[in-house]
Formats: sequence, C-alpha cells, structure tokens
Amino acid sequence: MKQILGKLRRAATDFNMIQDGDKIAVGVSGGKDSNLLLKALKMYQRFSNEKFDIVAITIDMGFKEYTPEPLIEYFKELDIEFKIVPTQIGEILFDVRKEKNPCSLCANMRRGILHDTAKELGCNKVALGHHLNDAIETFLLSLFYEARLNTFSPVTYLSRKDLYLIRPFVYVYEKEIIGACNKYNIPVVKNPCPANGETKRQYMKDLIKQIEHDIPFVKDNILNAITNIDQLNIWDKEKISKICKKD
Ligand SMILES: Nc1ncnc2c1ncn2[C@@H]1O[C@H](COP(=O)(O)OP(=O)(O)OP(=O)(O)O)[C@@H](O)[C@H]1O
Repeated sequence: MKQILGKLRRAATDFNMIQDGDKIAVGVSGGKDSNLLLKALKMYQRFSNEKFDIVAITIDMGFKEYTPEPLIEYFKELDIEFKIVPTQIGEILFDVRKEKNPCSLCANMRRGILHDTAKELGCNKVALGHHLNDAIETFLLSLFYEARLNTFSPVTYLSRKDLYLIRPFVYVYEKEIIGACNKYNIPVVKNPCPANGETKRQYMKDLIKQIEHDIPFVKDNILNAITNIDQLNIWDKEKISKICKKD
C-alpha cells in the first residue's frame, strides 16, 4: 500500500489533482480498482497537505442479482459518507430496448448519473479508478482501431457540469492493485452485467502480456512515451513539406 500511496501522491502532485477545500466524489463500482481507490484516498487524506472531503457514490445498475450490502459495510468501516443510487439502466437496456451493443450507452448513462449525483452532493471533483494498465490499453486501442495517438487524461474538466474528473491511480499498475486488494481483503461486489462488450480490451491485455515476454519493460516505456510530450515526433505535413523547399 505504501507504494500505491506513493504513486497516488506523485500523480496528485504531477497533475495538481487535489486542492484545499475539494469535495471529491469517488465513483465506486464495487470492483477492485475503485474500491481500493476509496481506501487509498482516505489514507492519503490523513497525510496530504491539502484538506479535502471524500464521498463515495455507487450507481446501482438495477440488476436483480446485485447485492450492495458488503459495499455498505465497507463504506461504514472506512467511515465515509456514501450514496447508492438505484437506477433501471440494466432493465432499460436489456429488457425494454433489447440493445445488441449496450456497453457505450450504458457507460454514458452511468456517467451522467454519477456526475449529476456528485453535483447534488456538493462535490467539485469525481475520482475514478482507472489505472496505468487501463491507460496503456486505451492508448493501444485508439492507435490500432481509431488511428489516433490518444488515451484518457489524468484530469479532465467537464465545463457543462463544472466538474473535474480525476484519476489518482494513473501511475498504479493493475498488478499492484490486485496485490493490495488481496492483502487488505478489499471486498469486491461487481455489478452483474450480462453483456461482454470488452473483447477488444481483453485482446489488448493479452497482447501486452505476450509482448512483455520479450520486452519486460514495455509498459514502462509506453508510460514514458505518453508522459513525455517533447519526444512526440509525428509527421506534420505542413512543416515537413517546407524543409527542402526554399523560396
Ligand atoms: N456503477 C458504478 N458506480 C460508480 N462508479 C462507477 C461505476 N462503474 C464504474 N464506475 C467508475 O468508473 C471507473 C471505470 O469504470 P470501469 O467499468 O471501466 O471499471 P473497472 O476498470 O472495471 O474498475 P473497477 O474495478 O473500479 O470496477 C471505475 O473505476 C469507477 O471509478
């Protein structure tokens, strides 16, 4: 956990994520990443120079098998204000609209409700559990499937809602999160979604694992590439076309 907190502090400092007086809503899905993020932020709160508040928000996607009780216990144990928002997203997408590809619509609806709830609770920031593996996978997915050099940002400002999204785990590897969750017995309560829309991401995970056999430091190198803007060397047609042509 010390290592994770060190990385959280480094990300918070590098990207100026947290300021005095912030009220941060942690989006807690019940999965390992955001559950651990909640605990890590709570610990960080104690030694951070900035004074800030935390509240946990969980969007209940409305699946029948969902049991939030272990999460409620976890929030109480951490002594964190929390709100579980009941929704019918699952029912709307699967039973009413019978969506064939529900994942992006589902994520959009979930995000909207998360952001609105954060505002209602007086929060100015929303913290999400995305980690370094997510950033790297997203980077490769964008490159391979969308022809873009792109990944999500550690900090995003949503001007329409006047809300900041922060991702304090951007320097933390998934392996470290799994290790800490096992060590600290962090409860995991996944929203039981019947869709499996993340096949491309799984493909990317597997691909990175394969590459790591031959290039063990490949993830570190991708991180360095993502964070070092000075080495960005891509073909700028306008600039390059002027190099030889002197008039
Ligand atoms: N139902 C939800 N309620 C609140 N926040 C959520 C919910 N689902 C996702 N989030 C937030 O969005 C982030 C990214 O969502 P995603 O579904 O990609 O999670 P994940 O990578 O499986 O991580 P986790 O292990 O936290 O579920 C989560 O880490 C969490 O902060």
